[in-house]
Amino acid sequence: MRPLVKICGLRTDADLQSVADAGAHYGGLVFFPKSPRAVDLDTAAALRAPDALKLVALVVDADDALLDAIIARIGVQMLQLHGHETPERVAAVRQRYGLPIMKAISVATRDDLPAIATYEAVADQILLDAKAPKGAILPGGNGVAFDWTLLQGRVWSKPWMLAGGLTPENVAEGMRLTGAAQVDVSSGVESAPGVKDPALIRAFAAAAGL
Ligand SMILES: O=C(O)c1ccccc1NCC(=O)[C@H](O)[C@H](O)COP(=O)(O)O
Repeated sequence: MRPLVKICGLRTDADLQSVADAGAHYGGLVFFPKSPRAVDLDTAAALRAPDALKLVALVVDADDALLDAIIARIGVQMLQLHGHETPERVAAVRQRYGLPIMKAISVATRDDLPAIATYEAVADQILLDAKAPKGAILPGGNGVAFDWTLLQGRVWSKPWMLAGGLTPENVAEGMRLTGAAQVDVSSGVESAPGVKDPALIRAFAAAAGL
């Protein structure tokens, strides 16, 4: 089956077009002001996504006011919750907006894996990302990978996406080792923090099997 690719941290119409041209399925918009990839509501609302691209709004412990504004102003097809949202909060957000929810789970060691089943019970998708390095400002988008062998042999009850430190060079190996059918990347397709590189996006999508 054709893999699904998500390119996260898009800020311009040109970014969106490059991602769609590369055949990626999802484009992520980061609503986290401290990120070099952050978009504000006005910028995001003015973006024009190609029809084929599904927009994912990425938020970190967002309150209802921010989520209400995103839903009201931007045509997003999925919400990515990338903070410390509890299972109850995930369920409440899903119920309130009626959109698919992807819950990010940070992984460093085997001890982080039980959270997967907990969130599979309430979310539509799981995104497995590397735990942020100590002192990092961002909870994701740090270009750090985790030990992919931790996921080997796992039986999944929901669709899931592999993320964290993926690049055009290592994405095929990550998919092979984990069996991931969906992959997500941000810094691995940038020429500078927050600046997406169309050639790297194409290379990543091709290496992922698109
Ligand atoms: O990308 C960010 O700046 C970001 C900020 C705050 C929370 C999450 C963020 N990114 C989450 C993503 O979905 C990234 O694509 C994922 O963490 C992988 O990033 P990278 O390791 O840079 O490929």
